[in-house]
Amino acid sequence: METANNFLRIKDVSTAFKINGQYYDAISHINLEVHHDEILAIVGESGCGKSTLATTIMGLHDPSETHITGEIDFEDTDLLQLDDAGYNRFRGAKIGMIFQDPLSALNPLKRIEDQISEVMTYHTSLSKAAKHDRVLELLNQVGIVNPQRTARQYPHELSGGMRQRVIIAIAIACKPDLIIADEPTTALDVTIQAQILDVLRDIQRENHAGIILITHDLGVVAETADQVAVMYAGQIVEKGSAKQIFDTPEHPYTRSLLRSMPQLDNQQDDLYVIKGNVPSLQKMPTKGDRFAPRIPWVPASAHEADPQMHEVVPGHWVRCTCYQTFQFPDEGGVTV
Ligand SMILES: Nc1ncnc2c1ncn2[C@@H]1O[C@H](COP(=O)(O)OP(=O)(O)OP(=O)(O)O)[C@@H](O)[C@H]1O
Repeated sequence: METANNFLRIKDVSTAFKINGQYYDAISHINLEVHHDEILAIVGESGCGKSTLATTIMGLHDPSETHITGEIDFEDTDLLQLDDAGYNRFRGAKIGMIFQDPLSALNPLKRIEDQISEVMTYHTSLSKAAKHDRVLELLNQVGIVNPQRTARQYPHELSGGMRQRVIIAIAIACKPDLIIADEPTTALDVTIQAQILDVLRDIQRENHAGIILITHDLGVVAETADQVAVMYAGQIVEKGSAKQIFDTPEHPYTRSLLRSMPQLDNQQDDLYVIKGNVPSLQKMPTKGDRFAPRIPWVPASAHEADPQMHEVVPGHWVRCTCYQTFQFPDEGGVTV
């Protein structure tokens, strides 16, 4: 639904990679909106296309190896029409990106201050002194205890959690409207993870940014997201508010993901395991529900031939009508 503050609209976007001379879709017909003051989580197993979606929005694909269709409207510009120079005006300024591995995203040979200043030198006309002040302000904002000291240090002198805070400082240096965070806490231990998620939340509130948070971890989603899109095999299979997705999940894939999530009151060996794998791009089913092979007890007649998104209640969308009858085997779902 279109509202006044949806500043990012992804319309019917597909990205195909060239493999052995042929193009295969890694993401297919994605429709999503992101609003100011909102964290949209994109969740799904490894290989579902989450990172491809992020790098498509960021314009990070080589056009000779990739075929992208659709529209990505960001504040009145279709990002997919931009050339490299055009994209460079957005990346780092209006769109910030936080990657999973902070060490490879930082230059080992440069002090932290220089790395944070660099993005401001490129996108702003701030004086050296103003940039220095802003670096300290940013380090403070991301929860670095001694900004003066950290500003002078090199990446290898910092812990993983501090490096990730520095990456976030770089991403927000120019107060971007949109932040894309791809598995920002995966490499960190649980306590630090929670701190980094708090930092992201604070930033979203202070800067009124919209955040796309990509993760395979439903625990992270539950703690942070306002809206959730569940991806499977390159498609969105369910989207809605975090409350809708956690309280009334509908698509068999979402329900399987939630069942496989460790709970405090759940013994580890009770955990549900989703059998099978996400299909590779070359083996992607072209007809029927892509998740069907992993729920073989559901009769083929329960699936739509060409599964569409259905709005079950306002704002809550589910792909394929199979959700209407789906049950796990221990709930009475019958093997066929
Ligand atoms: N440059 C590429 N060329 C060919 N195939 C690719 C390329 N990048 C990704 N893929 C394939 O596209 C599919 C989606 O990958 P993607 O990395 O977007 O998934 P993901 O959900 O982000 O998984 P992960 O969490 O492991 O990164 C996978 O099958 C992957 O092998």
